[in-house]
Amino acid sequence: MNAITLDTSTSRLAEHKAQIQPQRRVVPARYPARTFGTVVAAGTLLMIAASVLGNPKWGWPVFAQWFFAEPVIVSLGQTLLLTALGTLFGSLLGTTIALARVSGSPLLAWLAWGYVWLFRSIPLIVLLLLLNNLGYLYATISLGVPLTDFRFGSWSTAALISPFVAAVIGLTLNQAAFSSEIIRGGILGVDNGQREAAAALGLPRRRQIFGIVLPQAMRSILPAGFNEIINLAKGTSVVYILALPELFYTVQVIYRRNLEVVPLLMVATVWYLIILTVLSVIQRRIERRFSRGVAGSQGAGSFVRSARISLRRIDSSASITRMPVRGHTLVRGDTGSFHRPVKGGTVVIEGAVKRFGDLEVLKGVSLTIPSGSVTVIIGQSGSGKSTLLRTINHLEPLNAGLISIDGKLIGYREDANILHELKEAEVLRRRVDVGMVFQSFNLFPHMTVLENIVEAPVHVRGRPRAEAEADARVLLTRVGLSDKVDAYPRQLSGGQQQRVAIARALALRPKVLLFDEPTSALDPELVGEVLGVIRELASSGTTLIIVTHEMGFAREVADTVVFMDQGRIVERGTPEQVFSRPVHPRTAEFLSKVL
Ligand SMILES: Nc1ncnc2c1ncn2[C@@H]1O[C@H](COP(=O)(O)OP(=O)(O)OP(=O)(O)O)[C@@H](O)[C@H]1O
Repeated sequence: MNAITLDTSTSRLAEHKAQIQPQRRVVPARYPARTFGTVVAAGTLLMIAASVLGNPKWGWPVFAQWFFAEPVIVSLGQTLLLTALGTLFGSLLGTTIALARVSGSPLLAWLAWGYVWLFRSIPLIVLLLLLNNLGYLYATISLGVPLTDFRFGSWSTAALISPFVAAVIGLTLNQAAFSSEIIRGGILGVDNGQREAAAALGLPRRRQIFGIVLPQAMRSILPAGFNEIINLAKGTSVVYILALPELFYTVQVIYRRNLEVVPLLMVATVWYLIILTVLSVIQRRIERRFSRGVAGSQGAGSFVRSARISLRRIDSSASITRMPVRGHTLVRGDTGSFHRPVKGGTVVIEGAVKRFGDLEVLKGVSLTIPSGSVTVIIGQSGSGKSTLLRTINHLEPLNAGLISIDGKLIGYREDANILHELKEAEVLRRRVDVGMVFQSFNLFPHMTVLENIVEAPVHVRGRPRAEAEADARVLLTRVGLSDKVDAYPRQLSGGQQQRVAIARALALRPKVLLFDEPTSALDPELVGEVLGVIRELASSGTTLIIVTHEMGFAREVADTVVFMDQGRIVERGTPEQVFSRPVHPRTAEFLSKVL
């Protein structure tokens, strides 16, 4: 009993000691130079404010009298209207010119280049004066068929091109020349893999440009583009030479009458400051909108929230089972869709020849790949494996030979032994039978995982979004990523991104699925999870063609192993034959190096 009493009193003593011990204090680090700088800056600001407000020559009462005066407000409206119209028409024309420049048509690219060269060279003031004097050059403007007398109509130039119209046209032409280069820079900045992935999914050209490329390009277009708009807002003052009552012109008229130069210049300055502040706020908002999927953006925050919600939904679902697959977990819902059978396609390659300039990369490759089989292509770097894969879905057109899927050509229509090259839209439509998974994933970074997967079913197959989303969730479950529905690609590991890319390719239910070194961009510990998914797919009925350097995986999963060397297939057979009893000396030499 005594011992217990002693123990209790000892612990009380320790508690008491802890209570009377002084609390630790944190002293923030001191930065004397920073403090000094802040004091100097504050002092300078105070001095400027005192001098501006205290010096009667600034004429603040006159400023206050004119700031909201009717002529000033009306001319401000004119400035805003010119800025808005110049921005709108200039951006539309600039986008058209930028797209023409990258269109691949030499004539369009040349015309676009000429436009930019001309209108960037002509000073705006000269352009405005020329447009204002167009009536001197052409008394009337007619619209008709060239080299004939047929006319739709004829109008007096002076009546048609008022100073306001001349100002809008001049500002538009000038703005388009500069903004087209900014837009072109943004488009060129988007990784080529994005265009390839969109094309491989069969997305229509319009959707490729406006859904995939331009939204990504906007991130680099916006800061420079807003600089141009701000320059335009200030640059509208140059239209004073057309005697247009915009803000600066009106202020000049007033101070010439009342001689209060400084206060009226301040009226214009403060209004310009307000316009630019509003534009800056708009810029921030638009930039935030286009920063979806970028690390640290608002999109990221909303991802974390929604990912948590998705996780909770999954954890509370009793119908989900987890299946271990070498190094990761595949999650299967009770839809039973894990092995949903798909009708595979038979791929026939006949004498495929592909050249890049003088380099012949494929030298008459012939190969038949049966429906539902798994073919693994191996070979040395540069032997033409990826090129062969890319010719199957016509990402690379052949120079000679043919490739068909279930007897159907992707890039051509055969008519009495004549091959007619198909238009791009038709090629894109036919390409949906062939899914492709790229080495560097090529997920669309501005879209969530779910949006990436439903993109092609909605825009290529025309399926209702809700239906496509329901299927996408099943596919994500199938690749073990049902908790990443609302994540952006940047928020996933490489292995997870590649699994999403596989789900995206599967969403079109392709007959043939091409894998171009699907694991070579992954850390070794992430390779297993992607191979696990492909292994599961091997029994799904889809024809799989895989280019890989993973020899162990090739041996395990392939029905047929194809060995390529210098643009030719030199050996093919079962994994057992090729890996254990290679016939060709090049195969034996290659395997002795890699195994
Ligand atoms: N667009 C292209 N323009 C010019 N040459 C190209 C192009 N694409 C590929 N090549 C060339 O074709 C050859 C075969 O390239 P390919 O990518 O098909 O080889 P690979 O066997 O897949 O190599 P790796 O295993 O290193 O990916 C290489 O010499 C490559 O430089």
